[in-house]
Amino acid sequence: MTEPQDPVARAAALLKEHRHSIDRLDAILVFTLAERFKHTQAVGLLKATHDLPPSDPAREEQQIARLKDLANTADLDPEFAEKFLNFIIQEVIKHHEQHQS
Ligand SMILES: C=C(O[C@@H]1C=C(C(=O)O)C=C[C@H]1O)C(=O)O
Repeated sequence: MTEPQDPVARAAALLKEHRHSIDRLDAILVFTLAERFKHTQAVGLLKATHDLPPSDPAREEQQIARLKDLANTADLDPEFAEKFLNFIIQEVIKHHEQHQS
């Protein structure tokens, strides 16, 4: 396929390609999160039926350290990675509290 020569058309084509990739990656994020929540829901049930607390701060600390390490390797802002994981974990803990009530 021939590349458009006009800079405006070229920019439009590049924008379209990037947005296509972004849409695919967003879909991966949604499916990945849904899969993660399936496992955390199962953990929530286990905790509720075995009298275990909804949150596990020691485990969270390990996960945050691991994720920040991975973020550095992946050239992603580690502070953002930490905030993002904390946001998800808070939602999981809410679910676990609901299992217990
Ligand atoms: C899923 C768990 O429950 C909570 C949620 C976590 C998570 O979403 O990764 C981690 C620790 C817990 O505070 C767990 O204990 O493994």
